[in-house]
Amino acid sequence: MKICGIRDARTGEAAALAGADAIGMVFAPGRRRVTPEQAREICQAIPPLVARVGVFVDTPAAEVRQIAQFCGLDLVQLHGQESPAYCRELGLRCIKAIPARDRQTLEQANLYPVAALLVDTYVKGVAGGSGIAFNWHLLENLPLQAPLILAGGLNPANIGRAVALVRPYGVDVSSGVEVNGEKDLQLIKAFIKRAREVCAYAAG
Ligand SMILES: O=C(O)c1ccccc1NCC(=O)[C@H](O)[C@H](O)COP(=O)(O)O
Repeated sequence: MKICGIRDARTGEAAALAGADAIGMVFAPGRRRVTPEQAREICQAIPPLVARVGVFVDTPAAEVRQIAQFCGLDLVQLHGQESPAYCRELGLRCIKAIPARDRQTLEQANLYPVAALLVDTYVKGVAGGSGIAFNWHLLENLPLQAPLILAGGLNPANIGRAVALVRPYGVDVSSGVEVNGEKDLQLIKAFIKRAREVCAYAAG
């Protein structure tokens, strides 16, 4: 599971030690944005087997590469209008965010040559981190060719139902583990615990 929108090294390390598989840092404009220097500090604080993910929206490829190298990112997550060709030519492991707008949008996700597809809520004018869930039934019988990461309005209370229904490869959360706009370690722990419980149940 991925905890996104981490803005300081202490919280990043604590989330990783609580069991997160990946830590996300947002480079796109908004209240969760971090500078490359802040992100580099977070990346250095995270244990070696936890993935460092940079979140970008329609950033020129050269800039993404430069930031990825400077910070030591393992993957980049793209939340804009980036094309399949952009992903192919970037030369970095990509997660493409796909808005859960309609079935056609979701089916076209298979054009992307990526490590994973992150399906997130469609909210007009909002690139990500909305805190709003979508109708998970949209994903029923969807033949995706890359591992599915479910995102959008997940929290400790609904993650069980979400995983039981969608059975994604992974899950991503940001708003659902925040209190007053700040990451809350108790909520992060509760989210990870519940996600692990339901994943073990689904697998076994
Ligand atoms: O979180 C942001 O501020 C953000 C801004 C612009 C693009 C993407 C952004 N977040 C991407 C994420 O990975 C979020 O975790 C994902 O959209 C789910 O967010 P939430 O619904 O708040 O759990």
